[in-house]
Amino acid sequence: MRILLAGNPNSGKTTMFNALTGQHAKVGNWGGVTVGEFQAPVKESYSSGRDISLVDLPGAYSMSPFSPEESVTSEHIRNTHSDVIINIIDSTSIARSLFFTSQLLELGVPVVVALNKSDMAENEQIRIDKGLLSQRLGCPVIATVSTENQSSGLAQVIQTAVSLAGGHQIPPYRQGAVDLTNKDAVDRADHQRYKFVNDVVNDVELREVRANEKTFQDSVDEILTNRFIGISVFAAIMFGVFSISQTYLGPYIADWLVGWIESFQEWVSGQLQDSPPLLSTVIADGIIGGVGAVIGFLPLVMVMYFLIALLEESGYMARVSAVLDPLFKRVGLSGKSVIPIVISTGCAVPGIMSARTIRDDRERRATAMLASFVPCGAKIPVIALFSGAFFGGAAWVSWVSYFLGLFLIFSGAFVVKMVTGFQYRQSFFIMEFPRFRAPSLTHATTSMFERAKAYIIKAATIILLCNLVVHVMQSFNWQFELVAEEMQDTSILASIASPIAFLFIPLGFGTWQLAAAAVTGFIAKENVVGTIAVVYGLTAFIDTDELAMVGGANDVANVMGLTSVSALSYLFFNLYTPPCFAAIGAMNSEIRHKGWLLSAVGLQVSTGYIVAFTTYQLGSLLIEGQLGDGFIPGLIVILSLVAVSVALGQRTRANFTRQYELAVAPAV
Ligand SMILES: Nc1nc2c(ncn2[C@@H]2O[C@H](COP(=O)(O)OP(=O)(O)OP(=O)(O)O)[C@@H](O)[C@H]2O)c(=O)[nH]1
Ligand SMILES: [Mg+2]
Repeated sequence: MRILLAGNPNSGKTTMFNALTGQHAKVGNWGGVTVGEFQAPVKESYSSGRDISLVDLPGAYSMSPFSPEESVTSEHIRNTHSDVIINIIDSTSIARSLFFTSQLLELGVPVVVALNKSDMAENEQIRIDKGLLSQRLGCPVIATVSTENQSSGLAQVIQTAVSLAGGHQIPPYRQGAVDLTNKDAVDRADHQRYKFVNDVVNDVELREVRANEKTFQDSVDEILTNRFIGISVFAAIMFGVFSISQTYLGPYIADWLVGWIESFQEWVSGQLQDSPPLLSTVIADGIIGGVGAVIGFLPLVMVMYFLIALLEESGYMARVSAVLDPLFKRVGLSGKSVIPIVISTGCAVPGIMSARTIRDDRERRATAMLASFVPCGAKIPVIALFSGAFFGGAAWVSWVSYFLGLFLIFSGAFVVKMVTGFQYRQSFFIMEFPRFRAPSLTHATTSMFERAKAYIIKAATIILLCNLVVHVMQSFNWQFELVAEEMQDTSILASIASPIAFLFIPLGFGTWQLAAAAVTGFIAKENVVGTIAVVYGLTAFIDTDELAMVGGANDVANVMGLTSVSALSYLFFNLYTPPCFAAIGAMNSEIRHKGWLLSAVGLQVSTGYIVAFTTYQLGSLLIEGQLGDGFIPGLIVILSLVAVSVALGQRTRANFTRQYELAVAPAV
């Protein structure tokens, strides 16, 4: 049997889906969290042995889709057979929800209404006459609370749904045929439906607090969406997230984890004493060293995941979208781009996916290609390594990386706007403010462990494989003979990476080791740290005593042979070039256009190159009084990039002019 969960955005569909199936699909306190359909079997404890599959859909306000994720819902409901629909309604706002409900009831599929968030309705002294509502809608109505620690009503919903399958319900409201191409007719039909909904709401709902009374939340919102205060609060919150995860709590926990990893590595080396040296170095250095270096940073990443989960649950995301909207509009984006950017702070893949709720193609594509400029969890190890090795673990490195990322999103959006030429188009920004709520610590903890699991799995698969390949390529030459320690430059890795390193001379890091690490970093960013650990034979990076680098920061810095200026340039290059294969895959699905995708990758590579070049050359000039190596060739590369985008922009403008002339021609 197939049961569908459908309802308005943010009504709690995914929360109920997770509770009924035991899945961990993404939940957040704003509309538009779910952007695709998910299916899973209902847990044994709820299904009592029956084979029930449950489908979670993106939220929708109506069967006529407004945004891409809403069309996923209406198309699914229209085109896929389901036995029963569970219509989830937010009990605190039934007036808005019943429009969609009345449409669902017309489909001929049995519906059971779940009055979800009934705990919140109770707190807000909203009373709903369930019996009367059920009578007026002609379908069962059950009060539910889906949040896990206090779930109630869920078993009854499933039982009722099962008992309805194959049955027949009479819709309380029938629209009749409407000519969808006639806007007035559609408006009239919608108006009629609203009238029906309002009548029902007036009969069944009793509110102690009228909707037009100003509440405490409204006053908080007024402050948070004030231009200046709002932006400062956002900056302060992100600063807090970074400081706590990367300067205070994170490294504190990482400290003992790294101790464990080091002891483990020593123990394994001891066990392998009598085995062939190649095998023992591959296992101890290539596998445990490289993977351990990445895992060592896990606590920093976990603390950040936890804090982001709290933010996602609180209801703050919609407010920060509203406050940044006017700013983003200036560069051709809108407040809708904010959520993808904040989510990308955890991981760019879900961040880019959440851009799907942006209706305008150009804006959605621009958001998908730019969101990954903010440093994600996988970039944290790279930031922490460089800030520790070259800048005494200074906190400014991480927040400068973040705010520079935001700045690059702005300038990137500006370039996209210039190249695509939609200068005068503005999109509307509509986003409902969900109620603020105290985020659930259990939820944040589960979410943190889920993401940590994914991080560990990645380290144990992709990262491990890359480290292994790097280790082997570094140990052998093209004749497949082992290369001696001082002959490293003849290895397979060195010969492949050296020509690439040549391109990096104007950026201040033209060695094959760093080039190899940057290239493996395109596959997954954690590889930068893993590969550096392997090629330089370094192990765990965070010291057990001082939270600085193992064997002293200077050692790591010396081994890499970078000045602090070129180290910063290398860090920025890794942060602002394409983040990983997975993110490019996600970009591909949201951009849905070959030319745009190619330009997106081109823009990312160019941005990383330009930022690194500027950092290195300007830094050298300021600190050493002279420009760095390769200034002229680097400048030529950059000027060519600028010339290409200006030319593209001009071509677009010429096209527009031509189109405009064609448009006015008949009148002449
Ligand atoms: N108090 C309370 N909160 C709930 C309940 N159900 C869900 N929530 C919260 O409501 C918010 C939205 O939940 P989701 O499950 O993501 O909502 P959704 O309907 O899937 O939203 P979209 O995917 O955006 O359409 C989250 O913060 C949940 O924790 C409930 O019964 N009571
Ligand atoms: Mg959802």
